[in-house]
Amino acid sequence: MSLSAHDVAWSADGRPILDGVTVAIPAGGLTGLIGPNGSGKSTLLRLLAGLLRPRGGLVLLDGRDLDGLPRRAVSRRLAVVAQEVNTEVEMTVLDVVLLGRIPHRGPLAGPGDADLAQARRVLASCGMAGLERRRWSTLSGGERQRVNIARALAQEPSELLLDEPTNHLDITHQLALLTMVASIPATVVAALHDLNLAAQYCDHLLLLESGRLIAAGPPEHVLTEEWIERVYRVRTEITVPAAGRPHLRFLAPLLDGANDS
Ligand SMILES: Nc1ncnc2c1ncn2[C@@H]1O[C@H](COP(=O)(O)OP(=O)(O)OP(=O)(O)O)[C@@H](O)[C@H]1O
Repeated sequence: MSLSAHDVAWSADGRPILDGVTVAIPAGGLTGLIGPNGSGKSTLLRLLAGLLRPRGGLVLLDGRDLDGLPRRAVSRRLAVVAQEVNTEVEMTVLDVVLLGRIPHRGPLAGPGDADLAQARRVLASCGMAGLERRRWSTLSGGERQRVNIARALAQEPSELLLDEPTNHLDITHQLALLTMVASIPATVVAALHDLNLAAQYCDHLLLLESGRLIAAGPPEHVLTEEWIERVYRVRTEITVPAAGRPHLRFLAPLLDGANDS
């Protein structure tokens, strides 16, 4: 375990957004962060990434307070793909991916051959090899998402934090992306809305409800009909084949409505 949060709290405008959250991210696996809209998934990811400072509690990277570590040292090993993407930049796809090499070479030095080779390798692994000269502003939503993930992979992170990485992707690219991130030699945390994909690909799940962690463990322990009904207000039928992953079939939402933000 290299990344953990201990009793972290965060609030905005005096309103608690996360409260008393303690998580230990298993090293080398894919951890899925699940929960309804507004439950605090992005906020927890941003705290784990050091992009937000906890108002209480601690985030530890290899046992050291993330808040006290130099930002450059953190970005050499921890990469983040946030939900919002700047659509205005006039850069080529290759240049965007090369941004991921800056922590390894310094902001003033230009990219070397090894940086270019690494950028091209990760573009190919994201199925974007043919688009390296395209301008970012001309890409589709799904292409942008894959380039952003390539940029994060170019950082060669040992911890990779992804906020809804399957957003904008068609089913082929969703499956390809999750297969890839589940197989890379890094500790990956991904906020996911699709509970069947979370069940299929994640080793470990964290379930948030209204800013609190209410369940953590392997998919078959977290994805139960009782938890889903309580947290999402939806009835499900969940089957778990022998030695397989849970499969959820959604029935009707409960009458008091879905838990929406
Ligand atoms: N800077 C902020 N100022 C005010 N409220 C905020 C701020 N950041 C987050 N919130 C609120 O905190 C709550 C949790 O937000 P967060 O984005 O972490 O949820 P989420 O689980 O990622 O949601 P979604 O599934 O909709 O992306 C929401 O109600 C959101 O409006």
